[in-house]
Amino acid sequence: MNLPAMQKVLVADDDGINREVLAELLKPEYTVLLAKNGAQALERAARHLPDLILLDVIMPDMDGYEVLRRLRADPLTEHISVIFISGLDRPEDEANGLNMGASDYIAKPFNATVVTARVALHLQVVRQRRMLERLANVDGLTELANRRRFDEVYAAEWKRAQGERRPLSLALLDIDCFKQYNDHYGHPAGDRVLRSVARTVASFMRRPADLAARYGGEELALLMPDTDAVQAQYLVDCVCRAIEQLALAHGASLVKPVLTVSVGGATIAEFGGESATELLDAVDNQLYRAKHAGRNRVEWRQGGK
Ligand SMILES: Nc1nc2c(ncn2[C@@H]2O[C@H](COP(=O)(O)OP(=O)(O)OP(=O)(O)O)[C@@H](O)[C@H]2O)c(=O)[nH]1
Repeated sequence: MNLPAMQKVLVADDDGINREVLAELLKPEYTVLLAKNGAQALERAARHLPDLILLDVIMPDMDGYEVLRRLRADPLTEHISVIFISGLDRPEDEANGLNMGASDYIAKPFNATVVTARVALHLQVVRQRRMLERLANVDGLTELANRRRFDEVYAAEWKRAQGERRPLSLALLDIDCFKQYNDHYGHPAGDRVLRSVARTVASFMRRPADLAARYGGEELALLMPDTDAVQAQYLVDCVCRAIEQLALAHGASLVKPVLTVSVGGATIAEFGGESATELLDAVDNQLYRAKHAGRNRVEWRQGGK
């Protein structure tokens, strides 16, 4: 079993001694990253996506309040928890920090035990939030993104592709004769092959923006941003071949003695006429065609829209 990765804490303070003290305090339990000014804090936050930032309020050039404001304005870093560590110890300073969206406020000079306890508490909250996010977004059987997550990412990628005038490819993959598989081998065996198929699909979705999702029952969606029709069809052909090569026996298939899949796909290269829902419908039509042409094949809409 893999050990869970250590949580990451970024310490941003212009005072070298403070940075060192905090780093020594946290190093035994967490991966500690350091920043000596606001700009560095923002850059490290975006690059490493820490679980928590201990942020000094008073720093030259860019103070902690401004760093927090910029973190919250960037979708990449907006959810990172921040604890202010500040020499300003008036109640209104503390209230101001919390009102800006900090999780906590610790006045300097800080007490080491209190800092460690508060950091542990906030990181526990972060862990719980991640778990809830996972429950909300991940399909329990296949461990792929669930339908809710797919809908969300599809809408966002559609907007991005449209804005940047980049192609967007989408495919729906459906296991062939899965009803017969369940009838022949039993539902638990059906679950197992569905998981194997999902794992194989996911192993081909390698670019950071690619998404494999469970679209419904035994139907998986493959969302491939910034991927043209030629690249997407090549990738999907590889997926189908890899699934067939798993050589999962399917004695009741009307196609082959091993498990196969059918795929429908389409690429949108020019935006204007077609909506995201229409692209999905087009992909669904292609899947229907693949099934009706005998299954175990990929049908891709020809002539990009
Ligand atoms: N084991 C298992 N079966 C599922 C799951 N979700 C959907 N199914 C089954 O998938 C089958 C889909 O059947 P159909 O839609 O008739 O499709 P099919 O038998 O694959 O036929 P074609 O798609 O035409 O090749 C149904 O029997 C569902 O019960 C699941 O999570 N686990």
